[in-house]
Amino acid sequence: MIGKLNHVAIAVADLPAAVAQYRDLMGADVSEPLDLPEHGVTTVFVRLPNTTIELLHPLGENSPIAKFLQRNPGGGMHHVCYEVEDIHAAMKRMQSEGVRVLSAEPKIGAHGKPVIFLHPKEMNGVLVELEQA
Ligand SMILES: CC[C@@H](C(=O)O)C(=O)SCCNC(=O)CCNC(=O)[C@H](O)C(C)(C)COP(=O)(O)OP(=O)(O)OC[C@H]1O[C@@H](n2cnc3c(N)ncnc32)[C@H](O)[C@@H]1OP(=O)(O)O
Ligand SMILES: [Co+2]
Repeated sequence: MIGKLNHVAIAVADLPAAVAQYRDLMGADVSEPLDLPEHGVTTVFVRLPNTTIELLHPLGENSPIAKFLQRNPGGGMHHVCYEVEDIHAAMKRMQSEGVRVLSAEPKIGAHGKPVIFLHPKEMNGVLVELEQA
């Protein structure tokens, strides 16, 4: 059911420092920061030849990555995102197999496409995002 790896997300405590590291030290093509208030994050895309790295920093008071950074003050790998053809079909299938979907409906993600998140407890300890291709 899943297709390409769309992105790997890394939560960072210091976004400008992480941007400088990927752009200047690693030589990557790095986007401008994008505020996504509906997701509670500011994100920067690091464009690699075969996928994207999403640098995430908390935005606002109820950011879903705030607790993660409290537990991991130095940052860490936050989630992986796979592409699916039909987000509603994927959502139903996951729920029917007892995997918790973390929103009642898909939300529009950073790439303008519908996304859902699957609870890490049912996904081998990894938070998984599914994005409609
Ligand atoms: C940029 C936009 C968009 C895109 O299009 O790409 C994004 O990627 S937005 C990214 C941010 N959004 C989200 O993460 C939404 C989904 N996340 C959530 O709903 C919550 O963060 C969560 C995963 C349900 C965790 O909620 P929280 O309130 O933080 O619960 P706990 O802290 O109590 O954690 C419970 C349990 O889960 C473990 N955990 C939490 N986060 C992760 C993680 N990222 N990876 C692996 N495990 C995680 C946490 O350690 C707790 O475990 P126990 O202590 O063993 O119970
Ligand atoms: Co993401």
